[in-house]
Amino acid sequence: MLVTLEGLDGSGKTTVRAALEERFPDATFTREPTNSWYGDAVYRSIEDDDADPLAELFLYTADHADHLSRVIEPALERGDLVISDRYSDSRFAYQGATLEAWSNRHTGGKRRLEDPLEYVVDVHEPISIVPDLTIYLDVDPETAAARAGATNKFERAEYLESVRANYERLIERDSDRFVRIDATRDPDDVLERVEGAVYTALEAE
Ligand SMILES: Nc1ncnc2c1ncn2[C@@H]1O[C@H](COP(=O)(O)OP(=O)(O)OP(=O)(O)O)[C@@H](O)[C@H]1O
Ligand SMILES: Cc1cn([C@H]2C[C@H](O)[C@@H](COP(=O)(O)O)O2)c(=O)[nH]c1=O
Repeated sequence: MLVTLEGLDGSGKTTVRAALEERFPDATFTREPTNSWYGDAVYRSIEDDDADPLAELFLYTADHADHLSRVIEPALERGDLVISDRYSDSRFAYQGATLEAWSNRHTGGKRRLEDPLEYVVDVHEPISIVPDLTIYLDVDPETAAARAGATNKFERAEYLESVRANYERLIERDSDRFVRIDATRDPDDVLERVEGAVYTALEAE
């Protein structure tokens, strides 16, 4: 079973993941961006304020393709519970937002991408694996940016506002897959709810 943790920067994914590692010691824990050289390239792009948004999408997607073949698929074939800190929905929400601004800048009378989020979803559709459960740690953009420390171009409340709107679109279209958890609550309370969602999904399997 593939479980993904999603949410804005600073929503608490790393905190939750650390606790889940203790609760599910036999599971395969992983993350995107990965620790491969593809992931290194992604981190270079994150640090580059002038990175081309389309090039950035495909860097993240290359990292995802490698992640699928090197980690996710073998672990699922072994029958592992796989828990990934960020996955495709991060691309749909974040690059959907970046490409929205990019599409507006390149008007010349016509937007380059009519619906950037759908474009990113379509890129993934033939190549990716849809998670069985996605836990969405829901936090407002101001809290997210403050918690994350606003250390890179993505960790600004204004940008995170449009990322959050994209997550809402994704939840609306795929409500059976997502479990929304209020991540402004006490960390122990958040963790209890996350564990509950994972156990419920495992029981239903
Ligand atoms: N429920 C919570 N309430 C208050 N603070 C929290 C909560 N969860 C996490 N934090 C704190 O917020 C900060 C960011 O948490 P964390 O690193 O887990 O988030 P993240 O989603 O992994 O962030 P990023 O996406 O930027 O890596 C940390 O200082 C953490 O201790
Ligand atoms: C996977 C993925 C990530 N991002 C963004 C979100 C964060 O700002 C950074 C790094 O992630 P971290 O969890 O904070 O280390 O990258 C993105 O824009 N698109 C993606 O697909």
